[in-house]
Amino acid sequence: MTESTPLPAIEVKDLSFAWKSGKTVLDRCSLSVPRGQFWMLLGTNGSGKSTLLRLIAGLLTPQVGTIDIHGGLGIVFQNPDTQLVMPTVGADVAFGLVSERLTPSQVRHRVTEALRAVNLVDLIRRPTYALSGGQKQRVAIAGAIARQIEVILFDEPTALLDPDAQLDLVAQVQELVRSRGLTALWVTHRLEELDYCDGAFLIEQGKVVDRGDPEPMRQRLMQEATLVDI
Ligand SMILES: Nc1ncnc2c1ncn2[C@@H]1O[C@H](COP(=O)(O)OP(=O)(O)OP(=O)(O)O)[C@@H](O)[C@H]1O
Repeated sequence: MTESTPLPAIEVKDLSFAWKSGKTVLDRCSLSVPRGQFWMLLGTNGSGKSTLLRLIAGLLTPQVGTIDIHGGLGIVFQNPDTQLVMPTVGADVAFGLVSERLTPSQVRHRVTEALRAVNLVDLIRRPTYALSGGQKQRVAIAGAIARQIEVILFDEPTALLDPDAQLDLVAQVQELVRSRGLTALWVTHRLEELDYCDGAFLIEQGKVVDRGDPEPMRQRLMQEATLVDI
């Protein structure tokens, strides 16, 4: 970290978490994602990446440690079918705005602007069942943008996408982070996605064991036989 590193948007300090069964998943785990940057979280199967994301999102409560988030927070999950709730694209993006006291024209403006940001404005009336997996993920991202969320967590959002849609989605998120000053933390197994991020964390046995520039991390992981399954 240099002196010019922006303040953190996500700051996790000494987080420990065990399931009721007693299985410890995180053991004094710490990480910090600078504002306006795109960071990825890597680790072998079962290393605790999804659990960490759910703790950051407030869906689970840690036994020990602190989590500070600067700004509103949204999460995009692996399976887009579990998070689109309305029959059409426009209605789904608008659904997240119901708790805000907006006029119909403000809602229309927010929805259109958010869909434009993910290049889906032409599909505003399309039934959500008639979207590809990548388009569904972009609708979920548009929902967060419409709510003017600043921090987005992504839990393996490309796991169910084909390779073209996978790279389109990660490139889109890179562009949104740059153009809108969002902060993103993205869990992945796919090393080729590291090309698009500003930095990466490697989690092993419940701790962040490496962090920094993505390219050296990718080189190292590709050489380490034990981490081939990442
Ligand atoms: N609801 C749950 N109850 C009990 N144990 C769980 C639960 N969810 C996950 N676990 C366990 O917690 C550990 C960490 O799981 P987690 O899903 O966070 O790992 P991950 O790094 O995201 O794995 P993957 O890459 O396979 O998605 C695993 O051993 C898993 O079996």
